Formats: sequence, C-alpha cells, structure tokens
Amino acid sequence: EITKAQRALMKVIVDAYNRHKIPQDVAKKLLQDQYSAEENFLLLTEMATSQVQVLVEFTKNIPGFLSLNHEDQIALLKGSAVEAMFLRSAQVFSQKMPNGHTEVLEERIRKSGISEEFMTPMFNFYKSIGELHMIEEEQALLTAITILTPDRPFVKDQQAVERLQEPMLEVLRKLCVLQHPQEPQYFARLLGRLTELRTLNHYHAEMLTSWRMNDHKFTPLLCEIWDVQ
Ligand SMILES: CC(C)c1onc(-c2c(Cl)cccc2Cl)c1COc1ccc(-c2ccc3c(C(=O)O)c[nH]c3c2)cc1
Repeated sequence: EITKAQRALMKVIVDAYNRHKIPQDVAKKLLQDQYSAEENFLLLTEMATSQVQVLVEFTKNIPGFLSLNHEDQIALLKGSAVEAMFLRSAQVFSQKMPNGHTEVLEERIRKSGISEEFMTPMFNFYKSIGELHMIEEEQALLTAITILTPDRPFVKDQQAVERLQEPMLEVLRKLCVLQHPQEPQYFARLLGRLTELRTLNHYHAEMLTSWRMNDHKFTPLLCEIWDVQ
C-alpha cells in the first residue's frame, strides 16, 4: 500500500520529469532535411547538450539531492548522464512521442558515425524498454533511481546516496505491484534494464573514442560531463 509520503515523493519526481523537457524548437531541428553523417552528428550533439541541461534541472528537483556533498552531486551527474539519456531517448522511441520524431531520430543515430557493433546493443535496449510499456511515473522514478546510483566513480559518501535511492526503489516496487498485478516479476524486469544500461556505458565510451578519432567536436557542456578534450 503506497503511503501518503510515498505518493508525495512520487508526485515531486513526476512533476519535475514532466516540467523539464528538451525545448520544442530544439527537438524540431531533427526534422531538418540534411542527412549527412556530419549533419546528423551535429544535430545529435545539440540534442544531447540540451538533454544534459534538462537532466541537471530534473536532478536538482530530486528531494535531498542538493543536500549531498557538492563533489558527489557532480560525480552522480557525470556517472549517470549517458544512462539517463539512453532512458530518455528510449522513451522517445517506445512512446513514439510527437516531438520525438522517432523515425527521424533513429535514422540520424544510425547514420552519425557510430559503428555497427554498437547499433545492435543500443537498439536492443530501445526495444526492451519499449516492450515494458512503462507509465510516466515508472519512467520518472527509474530515471531518478539511475541518477542516485551510489557506486558511481568518485562518489565519497555512498551511504548518503543510498538513503536517497532506497525510498525511490520502494515506491517503484509498490507502483509496479499496483500497475502490473498480473506480472509479479515486472519490478525485477525494470531493475534488469538498469543493469543493461551499465553495459551501454562501456559501448558509449568506445563510441566517444571513435568519434574523437575522426575529429568530431563536442560542446563544452558535453566535454565537461564526459571528460573529453
Ligand atoms: C553527442 C551526440 C552525438 C551523442 O553522443 N551519444 C549520444 C547518445 C546516443 Cl546516440 C544514444 C543514447 C544516449 C546518448 Cl548520450 C548522443 C545523442 O544523444 C541524444 C540524447 C538525447 C536525445 C533526445 C532526448 C529527448 C528527446 C525528445 C523529447 O524529450 O521530447 C525528443 N527528441 C529527443 C531526443 C537524442 C540524442
């Protein structure tokens, strides 16, 4: 049974998740008609930069996050940015969001200089998220839980992060039982996606390396969050 306090926590997270989104004019750029690998890379870089800004604003609304040690706040954001962006772009694909321009986004990702070996795990993840048909409460909580992962590199006070993540996991567990009564293992399937996300981190690091080897430039914000250049 979800308590009043848990319902309040969920409302804060979902409101923050819905409030912070990529601006329409940025998302609409995906519809531009240039489809060169160069143009695709530039557009995806713009989307990622905008999504990181959205992510920072969302994270600041997670109860307790701003009370964490400042270096740990940075370590959590840097450690979770790629995973949170895989989650967000996965929702754009699975929900066929109007401004997500699903087909266009897929086309641009497939033709942006990412080597074949990363396409398969990436689009398998998108498919596995789509099959879960998550409601927005589950999406928002899963994103907050991903950000509040205690064992990111360089996090000093892991216990403080666990104390924030645990209540989120408990709310998500109860929500899954309520939303998917016919599927008792649904919560476990959601957590399984978090494990899959971690493997995508490794692929992503290699994607960055190969882009940089081909002299692709990132924005200052992405360089800072991904420790490149
Ligand atoms: C630097 C570039 C080349 C890069 O490097 N790795 C990745 C990358 C890739 Cl290629 C895949 C997964 C994760 C990352 Cl970081 C990327 C591109 O990342 C993104 C991030 C986020 C969106 C994204 C988000 C929201 C929405 C949205 C809505 O909310 O309405 C509508 N359209 C959206 C698009 C797209 C692409």
